[in-house]
Amino acid sequence: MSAAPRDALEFPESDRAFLEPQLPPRDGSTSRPDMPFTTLTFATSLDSSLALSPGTRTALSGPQSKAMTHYLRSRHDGILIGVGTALADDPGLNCRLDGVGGYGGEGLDCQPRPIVIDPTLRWDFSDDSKLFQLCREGRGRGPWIVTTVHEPPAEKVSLLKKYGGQFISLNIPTSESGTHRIDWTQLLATLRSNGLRSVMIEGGGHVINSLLEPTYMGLIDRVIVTIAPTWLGQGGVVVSPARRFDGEGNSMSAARLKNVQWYPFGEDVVLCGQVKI
Ligand SMILES: NC(=O)c1ccc[n+]([C@@H]2O[C@H](COP(=O)([O-])OP(=O)(O)OC[C@H]3O[C@@H](n4cnc5c(N)ncnc54)[C@H](O)[C@@H]3O)[C@@H](O)[C@H]2O)c1
Ligand SMILES: Nc1nc(=O)c(N)c(NC[C@H](O)[C@H](O)[C@H](O)COP(=O)(O)O)[nH]1
Repeated sequence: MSAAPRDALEFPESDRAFLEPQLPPRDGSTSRPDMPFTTLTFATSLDSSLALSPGTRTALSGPQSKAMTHYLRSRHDGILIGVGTALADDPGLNCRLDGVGGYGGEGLDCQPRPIVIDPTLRWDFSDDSKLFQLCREGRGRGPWIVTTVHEPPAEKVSLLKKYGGQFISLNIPTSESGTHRIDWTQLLATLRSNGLRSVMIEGGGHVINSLLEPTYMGLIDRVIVTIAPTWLGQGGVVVSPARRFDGEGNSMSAARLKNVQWYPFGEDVVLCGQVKI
């Protein structure tokens, strides 16, 4: 048992009950055996911004909803972000909740597996990256990096291996504009076949907007959004999925939630729901 650092987060038992119906079942069961339970979760401003600009990290959650996010991390096997977020944030992608592995708990108990979508290997991680510092301290797991590159540089492969991480190479077709578009069905099935029974997807904007496309939104089991009482203003990283059209070419809303619950948390409100298909 390791000592919990003084800055370990507390999420009181009394706040946990309301979240239970929104979380992956504790027995690891899923509605589709070949897919992980998938939670889309992020913090947003009143003008649907995740951050002031793509390259910056912007604190939106207050202390209570931040602790809630770390509780969510403790209840998922994996936590997924895009490379834009890795570059902007130098993230830890671990769970800093009092009582989990590295924060008072045994080994790496309840520490999620970090997953970074990096089609062309833009993230130049090193031993000094925060995520690897946490691995060295026994406070987090080595990341899985999902890429289209079939032979990643040997030094990156061995750095990942040292911390129990790996590259996962997927065949992602390149579009005419030279960008890669992940097939979320293929990716999530691959994560399931690698042993992950639940995954929380945290962002950033490209990741969320692409997952909310009609082809993929049915893969999302739950949406949990922290809304902070602030407007970030124009030029931010915005959650705004592509518009849908009905059979006659009329505009429809891009996506809507059903079975919605709202929970006030300090100055924030947390919205939970399921995507209406
Ligand atoms: N408020 C929050 O909860 C929150 C959460 C996560 C990130 N952020 C912020 O969001 C910003 C980053 O967002 P972003 O949109 O620039 O980057 P992102 O994290 O969505 O990463 C974008 C990159 O990931 C890859 N990618 C994403 N979706 C893909 C897909 N469907 N197919 C193939 N590749 C894909 C591509 O390489 C793309 O360039 C940062 O400022 C970060 O701090 C905020
Ligand atoms: N819940 C939440 N509230 C926020 O105010 C905020 N800025 C994020 N942002 C999420 C974030 O951008 C990525 O998921 C990280 O990159 C994770 O990094 P950490 O593990 O926290 O170091 N998330």
